[in-house]
Amino acid sequence: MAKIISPSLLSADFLRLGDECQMLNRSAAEWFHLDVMDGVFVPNISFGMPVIGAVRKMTNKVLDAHLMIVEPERYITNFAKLGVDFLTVHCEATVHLHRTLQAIKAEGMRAGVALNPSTSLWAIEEVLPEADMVLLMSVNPGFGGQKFIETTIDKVKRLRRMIDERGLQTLIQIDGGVNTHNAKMLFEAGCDVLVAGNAVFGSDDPVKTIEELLK
Ligand SMILES: O=C(CO)[C@@H](O)[C@H](O)COP(=O)(O)O
Ligand SMILES: [Fe+2]
Repeated sequence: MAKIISPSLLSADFLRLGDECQMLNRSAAEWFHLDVMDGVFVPNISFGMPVIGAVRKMTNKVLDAHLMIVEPERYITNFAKLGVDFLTVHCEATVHLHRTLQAIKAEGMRAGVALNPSTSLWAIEEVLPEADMVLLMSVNPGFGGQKFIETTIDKVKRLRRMIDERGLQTLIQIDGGVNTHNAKMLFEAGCDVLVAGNAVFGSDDPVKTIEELLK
């Protein structure tokens, strides 16, 4: 199992985005998490292609884009051209999920599928072999800095079993309310990738916080 931290740039200081990227480049974080919101799928609007293109110029690390937009299949080619590595779509936002995951991989990216806290794991059972990663939301999507929903821990354990029983290599990512208090327990429950926004960028020493999340 992998053990990766993907800091969410949603909580970064956008006026100092270049410095924030350089700080992450120096850190133990292997991925950059990029939250794209359209104001329709979620009640918030974040950033899109120009910002992701700028971040791509600042790092060689893995760009992990989390699309909180309706009909994400419309923009798969755009994100591929920007150099995104993992493209994650919500199963609630695309009607033909199987086709969408295949289209992401056809563009040379790794395909992720995200589930809202209220969505059952059975929603993705049939497409599990097509997914390189499953993102479990541990808050309702749309905002950083929310409280971790505790029932997600059991969901992680059940997803771990589903993946292992099928002999798959699918990564499990958890997103929302992750901090230095719950990180260890989340890795132990079976997560491969922890997204952390507020815990990293809201701390006095983000580089040290990333190391603590990994401990
Ligand atoms: O996708 C989202 C929110 O919708 C996340 O990636 C948040 O940005 C994580 O922030 P924290 O909960 O860690 O502050
Ligand atoms: Fe996210």
